Amino acid sequence: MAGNGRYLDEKIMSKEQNKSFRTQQDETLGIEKKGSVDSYIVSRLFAYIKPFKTLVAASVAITIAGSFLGPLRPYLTKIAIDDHIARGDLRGLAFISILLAGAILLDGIKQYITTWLTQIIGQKAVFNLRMDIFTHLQKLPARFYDRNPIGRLITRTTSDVESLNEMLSSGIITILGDILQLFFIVVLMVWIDWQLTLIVLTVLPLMLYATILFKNRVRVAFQDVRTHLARLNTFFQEHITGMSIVQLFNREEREYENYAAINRDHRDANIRTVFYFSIYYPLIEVLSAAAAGLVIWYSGVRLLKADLTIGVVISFVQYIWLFFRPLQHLSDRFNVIQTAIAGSDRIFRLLDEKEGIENPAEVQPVSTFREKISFSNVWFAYDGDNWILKDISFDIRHGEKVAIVGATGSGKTSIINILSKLYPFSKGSITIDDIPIRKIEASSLRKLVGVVMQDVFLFSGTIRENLAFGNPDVSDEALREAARVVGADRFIEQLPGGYQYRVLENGTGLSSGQKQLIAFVRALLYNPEILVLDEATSSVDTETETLIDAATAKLMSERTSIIIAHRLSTVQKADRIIVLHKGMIRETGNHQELLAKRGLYYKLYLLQHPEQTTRKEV
Ligand SMILES: Nc1ncnc2c1ncn2[C@@H]1O[C@H](COP(=O)(O)OP(=O)(O)OP(=O)(O)O)[C@@H](O)[C@H]1O
Repeated sequence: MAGNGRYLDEKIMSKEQNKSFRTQQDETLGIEKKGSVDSYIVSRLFAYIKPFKTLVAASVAITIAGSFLGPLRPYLTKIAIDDHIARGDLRGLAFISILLAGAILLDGIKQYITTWLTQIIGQKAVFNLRMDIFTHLQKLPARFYDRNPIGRLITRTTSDVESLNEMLSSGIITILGDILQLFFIVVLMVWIDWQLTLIVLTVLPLMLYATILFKNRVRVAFQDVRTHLARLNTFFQEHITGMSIVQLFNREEREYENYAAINRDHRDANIRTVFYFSIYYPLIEVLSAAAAGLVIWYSGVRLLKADLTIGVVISFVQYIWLFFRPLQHLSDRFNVIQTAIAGSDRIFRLLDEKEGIENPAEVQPVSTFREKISFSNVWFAYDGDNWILKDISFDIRHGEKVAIVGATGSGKTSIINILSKLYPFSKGSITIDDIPIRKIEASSLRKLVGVVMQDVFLFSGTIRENLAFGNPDVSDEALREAARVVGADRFIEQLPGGYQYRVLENGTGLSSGQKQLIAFVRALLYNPEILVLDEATSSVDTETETLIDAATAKLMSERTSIIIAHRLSTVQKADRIIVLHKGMIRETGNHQELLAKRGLYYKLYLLQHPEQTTRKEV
């Protein structure tokens, strides 16, 4: 228990910590004035509610118009008792009862309409927000994905967005209703008996103090819950994806422990929120009961003096419960709002992440490739000045087939990454027909330069959908013809359902050779002028190897091609081979020329084909 208490103390933000937390938020958001973060976020959120202003206006109007209905009930009860029951006026009683039933009915209708409207507003606004997040994510550069684990991004689009939905649907408008209801309750209580009202209000300062304390602590606890949830999601996602590695390396127990630690933090953070709620709610109940006790005691004294009617006492007891319920709701709703504001802060930070690497005003579309691709003195680093490519210069002429070879980590894939503008390079220039790629619109560049990645990624869906990924409008005939040209038709037709065979997530259920063939068909249908192919290193059986060889040749034919080559047959077919070593070009030439040089290429070749040492031609 003591340990738990210490833990709680550590986690509860002191005023100072709270200040520094908000300053951090300000800095991240580029806001200078402390404390203006919430209003900044609220104003941005407002943009998402604006399109539904008619619905919001209707909901606010109904909330305002109906807010007196609840408070009216105890007052009508008082009139029924004092003016009609006490005087034996049955007709008057019937009339008041009808009024009371009407008030209850209207209140129910009001609640139904406002709940419906606010839920619609919440869902519609959150739909748009999710779309904005997804659109933005599609524009973010590869560097962003290097830094942000998938689990964290999933948390943004699920729980953070959900917290916003909760605020929009049950937060702001309901708070307005609660405040108005409190106002009417106090007015009616004063109207009936101001002395009893004062007694009810005596517990208010204590209640407000408890609420503020509770609100601050729960806010911090909820932030903890979200942080741990993001970690939990990240861990889970990674381990599901890499489960076979976990199993192959017998890491089950170790990963169990790691998961248990993250899971424990998440559980403890949740328990802390529950802990505060479990103190707060009974406390409010006790205070409400104390107020009721005081009212009953004081009314008793006055009843004895015949200074008060029984109707007043009964209505006040009802008012006490009516009065404290919205107060309790208010603190709940402030929590919802605070959680949502913390969530929105993270969402807006994500939306503020700088998009791709180009400035639309500075780029132009390019649709053809006529002459040459040129790299001159290109330097590139993924971070800082940890140079991965150093002073790279080469030209590739139209129609040429160039192979890039080099040891693992020598920078081959990085060349593709900068050519297709996935990453910006630091120094030098890359041009296509003398136009710097910085000035070429990324989308048109990527239409011109089609990349087949080493690891083929397939989406869950049919084979057809995966083949037509870059060309969704392709006809069935063209699709089948492309599959035939690549030689993928035979295995596809043998799958249950053929082209309609449903690929599981990331192509599970297909062999790596089959996935490569699918990627080739995809590339053929995309039909880029410049083909960039990062050859897969995974070995396949001889039959598939022959198929892939033929398919590669088909893909490259009549097309400018840059191939990161791992297979001898590809290298031999290339017009020119660029040999990379530690980010620098060491040799260029064709297969025979490079072998004759007996330099780095020769060594690499021998490493891959040791049997050739004895051959004469080598
Ligand atoms: N996203 C990244 N962030 C930081 N460093 C990276 C990133 N991708 C690659 N690197 C580093 O850049 C270097 C070159 O990597 P690159 O993928 O270009 O090599 P490669 O020659 O294609 O290797 P392989 O043949 O193994 O695919 C490596 O040292 C690698 O660690």
